[in-house]
Amino acid sequence: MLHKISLYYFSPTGGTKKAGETFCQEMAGKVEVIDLGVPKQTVREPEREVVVFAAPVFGGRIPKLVTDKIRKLHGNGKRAVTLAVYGTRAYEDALLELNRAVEGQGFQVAASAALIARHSIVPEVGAGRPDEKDQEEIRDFAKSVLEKLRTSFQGTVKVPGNDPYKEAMNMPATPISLPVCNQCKRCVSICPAEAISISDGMVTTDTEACILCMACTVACPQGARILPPPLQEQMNEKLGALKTVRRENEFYL
Ligand SMILES: Cc1cc2nc3c(=O)[nH]c(=O)nc-3n(C[C@H](O)[C@H](O)[C@H](O)COP(=O)(O)O)c2cc1C
Repeated sequence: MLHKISLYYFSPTGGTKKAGETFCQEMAGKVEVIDLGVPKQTVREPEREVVVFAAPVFGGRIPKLVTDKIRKLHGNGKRAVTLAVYGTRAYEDALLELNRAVEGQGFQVAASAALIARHSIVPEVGAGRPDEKDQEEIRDFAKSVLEKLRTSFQGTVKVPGNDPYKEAMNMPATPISLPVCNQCKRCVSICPAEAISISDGMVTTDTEACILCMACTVACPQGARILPPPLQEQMNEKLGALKTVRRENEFYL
């Protein structure tokens, strides 16, 4: 086990965080945790020699917010592990994009994984994941990574994905607020894209800025933030067939 490890993560609805923490707790006694979803932050450089990057998959890619923040870091040859967390459909070019972003900053990627969590738009897909079995697999992966870090490996790990990447998702929609909203401003403060504002008793969501990450829908204490019902219906239909599918985690060492 390492003494301490750094974990950079973005996890609007908690699945990526859970997977990332499970991995890091098996790797090290202490974890330095940096939440890339905190608005208006200056992303600090990693304290430790081994750095874990965990990001959710949006439309087969990594959210731009994550790659933009990674581009502010300096790897200086530090070793990295990347985790792309997705909702059973597919991770497509996301892991390759994450690895390229991390390598581009001078980190050496020792290992990667594509892990399953609950789908944040249709939560019945991958419900309950990462579950006990997933966590066991993630812990076994961490043990193998520790073993690899003991050797002086060269080069970086190979992961699937296409170049050029799939075009970035473009859904011109945002969650909406129901009348039960009591304007507590929780959504305003947690929105990683700073897309939500309240004035004159009205909650406004900036369509250009919103990345549809669903953080506000999970954080709202009143359950007042939801996707517009026609869009939710459309997503339920598109992903409905995946409700009975158990996709497996994939590990690259
Ligand atoms: C806007 C958006 C796009 C998504 N695109 C995909 C996708 O392309 N493939 C997939 O399997 N899951 C997709 N998901 C599901 C997330 O990758 C999955 O729920 C992930 O665990 C979310 O991370 P979090 O729980 O840390 O927020 C998408 C979710 C959102 C909100």
